[in-house]
Amino acid sequence: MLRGVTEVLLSATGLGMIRGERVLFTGVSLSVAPGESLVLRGSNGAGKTTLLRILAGLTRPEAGEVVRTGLHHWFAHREGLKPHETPRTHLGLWAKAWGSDSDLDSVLAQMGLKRPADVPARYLSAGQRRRTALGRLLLEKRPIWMLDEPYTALDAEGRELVLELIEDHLKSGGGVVAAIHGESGFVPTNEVVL
Ligand SMILES: Nc1ncnc2c1ncn2[C@@H]1O[C@H](COP(=O)(O)OP(=O)(O)OP(=O)(O)O)[C@@H](O)[C@H]1O
Repeated sequence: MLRGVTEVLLSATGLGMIRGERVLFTGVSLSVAPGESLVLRGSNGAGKTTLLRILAGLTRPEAGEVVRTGLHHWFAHREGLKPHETPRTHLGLWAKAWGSDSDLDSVLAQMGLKRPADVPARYLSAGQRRRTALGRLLLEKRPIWMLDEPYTALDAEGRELVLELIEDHLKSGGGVVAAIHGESGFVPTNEVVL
């Protein structure tokens, strides 16, 4: 279905990428409209992270173009927490950078981080670090979420939490692009298999 530009949050046409001696993908076109989700599939090394980085504007494709019509949240493999940062100082820093008026204590509670709120990242568990990074999604409403393996290291409750965040975001007219191995927990609007 053809959509008007204003109805699309993110679109890409004819994306191609080379890494080393290998053509990772060619001719990748996609679009994400409000309320839509796109799941990227493919084996290890297929190029999912690379495609996400291109969609986020972090890596330049060898071919094709990407159009984003709004701001996006980027959630990657590496959480971006410095060893001395605590969940509270990390989220506080981003809240300040974005001019967010979100209540930090509520965000920490929602992410299940009340107890370790003041523990430096070097002592946090892998799941607690992921929860901290995911808390950034709640600090500012941004139409596009780009998530690289959002469930990694999370327990069942954490997975449920992320799923709820994704579903709420989609219901409120946001769009999601996620690289996910295994069960996504939701029925994506579209899938791209690399
Ligand atoms: N900066 C880079 N320079 C050279 N090769 C790279 C670079 N980044 C990624 N690659 C290579 O590109 C390929 C795709 O990597 P990518 O991380 O996109 O795969 P992926 O599908 O996300 O894999 P996984 O499921 O393991 O996370 C890999 O072979 C990787 O080694």
